[in-house]
Amino acid sequence: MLNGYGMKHFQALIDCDRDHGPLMRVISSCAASCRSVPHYRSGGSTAALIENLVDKLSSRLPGVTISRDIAEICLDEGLNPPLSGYVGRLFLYVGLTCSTRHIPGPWYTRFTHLRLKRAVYGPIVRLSPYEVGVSDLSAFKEIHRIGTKYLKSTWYQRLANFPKAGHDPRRKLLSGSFSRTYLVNNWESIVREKALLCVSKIKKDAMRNTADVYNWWMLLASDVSAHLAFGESFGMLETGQANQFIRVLKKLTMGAGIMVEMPLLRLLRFVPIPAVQEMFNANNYILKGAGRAVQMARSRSGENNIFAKVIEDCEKEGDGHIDDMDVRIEAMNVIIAGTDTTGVTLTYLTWAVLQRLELQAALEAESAGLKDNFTENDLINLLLLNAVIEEIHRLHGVAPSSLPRVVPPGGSTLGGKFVPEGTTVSTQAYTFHRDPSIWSDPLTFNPSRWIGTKESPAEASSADAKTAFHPFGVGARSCVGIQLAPMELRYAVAFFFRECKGVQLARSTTPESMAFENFFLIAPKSHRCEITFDDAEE
Ligand code: HEM
Repeated sequence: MLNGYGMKHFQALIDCDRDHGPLMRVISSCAASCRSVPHYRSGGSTAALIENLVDKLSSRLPGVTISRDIAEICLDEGLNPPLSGYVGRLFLYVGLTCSTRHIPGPWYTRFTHLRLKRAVYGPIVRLSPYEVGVSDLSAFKEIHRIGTKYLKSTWYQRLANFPKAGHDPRRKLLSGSFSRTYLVNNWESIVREKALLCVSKIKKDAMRNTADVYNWWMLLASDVSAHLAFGESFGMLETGQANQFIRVLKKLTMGAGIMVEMPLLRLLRFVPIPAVQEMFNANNYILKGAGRAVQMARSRSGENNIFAKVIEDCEKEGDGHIDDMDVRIEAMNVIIAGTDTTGVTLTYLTWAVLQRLELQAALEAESAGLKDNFTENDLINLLLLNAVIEEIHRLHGVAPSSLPRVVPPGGSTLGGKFVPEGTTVSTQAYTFHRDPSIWSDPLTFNPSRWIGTKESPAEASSADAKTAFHPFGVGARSCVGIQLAPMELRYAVAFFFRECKGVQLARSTTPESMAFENFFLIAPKSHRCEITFDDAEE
């Protein structure tokens, strides 16, 4: 039975000053009599049960307003101890006392973060007792603006080793190594060389039979990230296979993705099956392997990695401190954050374009117009190529899920609703990138919305579209790879449409195989995307 603090809240909720004991006895007996109806015991409709309970409670508690939400809360009360009594009490306590209970949302989000069904509750909606979803554009701006007080939630640390709040000096140091100028001067030739090698491998496979671009684009992205992080190539594009380090790192990331959403599955780490152990316990192996990044960064001889500059800047400016463990962790982060993101983006881009013959021909013609030794500076001037990349980020953005932030002390009013301090507020690119008040025909893949003329500016250049579009996150805590990723994408797309003219989707690549799964980052469900030059495949 509920008592104490939780009970007071419950009484306030139903606006009832009756004593705790008699009140709970009424609730328990009504709930028990409803549950005992044979129709319910045989799995009948819960809606009918709730209606029944509303009627019963209303007649036994005259003058007290009993809503369906209240009846649902009461339903479990009085169930037999020990288990349901304990769980019921816990749930009731959380549901009745949570600080977000005044915010609209499905009733069960007062108790749990499980997303059970979709519903429309407006732009500020309760997702769980401690989390609120935000799809209001001005609230989004407020949460993510430069200098924001809304810090990344601890969810990120559970997902990967993304740095904690208050890591600004380190982030500042990393930014130097990932700035466009530094990348163009030091890493462009490596990105170019790897993109060309990757496309030549795709072409070879597609000419022989089929090429799985998902596999090749992922290898390209991990090879680039690993080369930057370690200062030496892992040679995965050469062998066509991810090496042991990357395989384990991926399993580790998958394990983290599962555990962050379903913490109880942490128990799986004790299951004595090697594959499961690898998924949940590989931290040590990975951190040890990442020691190579430290060695290369500190050696100051041979090929540099990205951290050599970070360490140098750190010593030069005396600004922040980066130790060996930081380098290991950042090296892992660069590989984790830089692989699936770029690989999946290229996969969906290939898929989207190859379904549209006219667009494919236009991209082939644009890329063919480049001089042989084209550079990043030539690529940024290609209108169609860049429009296609932006449109893929909009419609098939690889990170469409919640970017959770924590409401600062004092709480704040977002979209007209007060949200208490400490609440997690989540904004999603998925919603903003499909908002019909910003994008015309938002579910259609239409690169031309990014291309304007003097007379008619591009749809994507409107103020709202500029605010809403954020494939790399937004503000001070956005993606570190925001300059590197576009460089990789542009080179890969340009080489692909120059070298693979007339290539087609293979029969195995279908809307079903490309439907996406979403574990923070999306990926095609089939984890494949095959293309071919073979007409017989048609
Ligand atoms: C198409 C490619 C990519 C997309 C769409 C993308 C998107 C994102 C997004 C949405 C975030 C989260 C931002 C937030 O929570 O506000 C993020 C964070 C991050 N990304 Fe990327 N990313 C891409 C490629 C890369 C690459 C190539 C790297 C390699 C350096 C990288 C490194 C990172 C890191 C280190 C973070 C964490 C930043 C922090 O917490 O301060 N990303 N990325």
